[in-house]
Amino acid sequence: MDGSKKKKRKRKTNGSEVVEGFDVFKSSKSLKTKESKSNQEDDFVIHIKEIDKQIERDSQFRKKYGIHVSGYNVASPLWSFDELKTRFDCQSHLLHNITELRFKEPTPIQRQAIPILLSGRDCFACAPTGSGKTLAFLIPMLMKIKGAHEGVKGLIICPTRELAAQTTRECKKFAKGKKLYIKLMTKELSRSCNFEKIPCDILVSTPLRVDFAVFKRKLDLSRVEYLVLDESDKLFELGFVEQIDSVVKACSNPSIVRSLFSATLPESVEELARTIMHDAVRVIVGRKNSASVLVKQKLLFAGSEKGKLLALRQSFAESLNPPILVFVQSKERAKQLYKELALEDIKADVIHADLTQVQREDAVDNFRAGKTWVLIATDVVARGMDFKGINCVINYDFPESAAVYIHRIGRSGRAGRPGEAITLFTKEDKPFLRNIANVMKISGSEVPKWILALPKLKWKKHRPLRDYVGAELDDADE
Ligand SMILES: Nc1ncnc2c1ncn2[C@@H]1O[C@H](COP(=O)(O)OP(=O)(O)OP(=O)(O)O)[C@@H](O)[C@H]1O
Repeated sequence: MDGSKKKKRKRKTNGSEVVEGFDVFKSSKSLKTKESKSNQEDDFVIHIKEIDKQIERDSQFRKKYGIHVSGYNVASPLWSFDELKTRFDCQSHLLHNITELRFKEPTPIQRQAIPILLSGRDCFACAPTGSGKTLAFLIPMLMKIKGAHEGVKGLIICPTRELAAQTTRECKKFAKGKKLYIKLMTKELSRSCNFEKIPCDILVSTPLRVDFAVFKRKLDLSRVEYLVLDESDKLFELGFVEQIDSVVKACSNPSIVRSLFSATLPESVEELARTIMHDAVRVIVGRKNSASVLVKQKLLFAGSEKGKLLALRQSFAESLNPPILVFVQSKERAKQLYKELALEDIKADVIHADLTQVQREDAVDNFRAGKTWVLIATDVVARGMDFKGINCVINYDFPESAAVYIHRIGRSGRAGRPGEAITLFTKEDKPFLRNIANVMKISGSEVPKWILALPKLKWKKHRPLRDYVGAELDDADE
């Protein structure tokens, strides 16, 4: 009995308990697995729904600010500068500097380009003149570069020395409170200095100077983590493109983040630029290659060189509302016009490539300080220069291309303020009017119908040989 009971019990124990136990275990596990699987699935569905909602919110938000993106998995735009802290753990000194400068809201290009760059993606960015592109590339750079003084980590290339100097100043303003070495590449620095001995975390330069320093083995760019090509379409033009190519090659860090910024980005440049970008996101604010809508644009027929000078004098006599920027097509013409206006009571100055660096800096500083009312300039200051509160840009000489027109008139109408642009034209400029008229129309300025009816012309560079500034009208020309 005992034995059989034992056996039974044993059987029970060995059989049903084990089996039961196994079953219980198995069934509870499978239940749990099923449960957790379905929980996981639920979580996944919720997660996907959240992502969908976020995508929808992002797209509504982008629409509101005229932001167009292409590329996959694009970072959500910034709703406010505070998100730099909550989403990206931005250091407090940078937020403090942004507040100090009274920047309340990010501009559209800042809303989108900053998170893209912070997520480590390459970026093409095209946004109107005066819309805050500089800060859009400076913030990610200042947030990411630690300042361990291990060589150049951030490199910003600008097409002109004036713009490089301005960008360096801006960069220092926003870096205040962080121990970062920010250097402007001067002629001396590129020729005589060994960067291994000079602390430099962020370097701002023109292409030629940085290329020269690399060529002379005075500058190692292999640690660069952030490369910015500002006014990128200009940098991809003949004359710069070879230097850019060698600088890009010298930035050999595989995890580098490259970005291109400009208000104009022709297809051809984009194609070329794509060869140096990796998995880039493209951001366009507003319409690509368009002028700022804040600038009221006018065309004025002046007949001849004499007529242009008269028109300019007349406009100054009627209402001189400085600061005014007057663009001409060459340094010779800048000198001629300056000679004509220097004796008048309008505090005019001139800037062109024949002046020394110090003279150029003085011209910019005096204009910024309000000591000069009218600055006569070549296209050396047409791009990127941020002269605060320019009321009027006068294209004394017709611009050589639509891009030059957009950049020149973009010196006014910046940071949300209104501006004005007047373009004088003569008979020889007429065939090219249509191209400017299109830009004007798209940005909301009125254009006479007869100009829009002119035949479309393939615009090669329009730089005619012009008579001496103020020359009498040649009767034969009429
Ligand atoms: N978030 C902001 N809020 C207010 N002002 C801003 C903001 N961001 C930049 N600015 C100001 O707007 C002005 C234009 O900025 P910035 O020079 O960066 O324009 P940009 O887009 O680079 O123009 P360009 O195409 O002519 O180079 C500057 O005076 C700058 O200080």
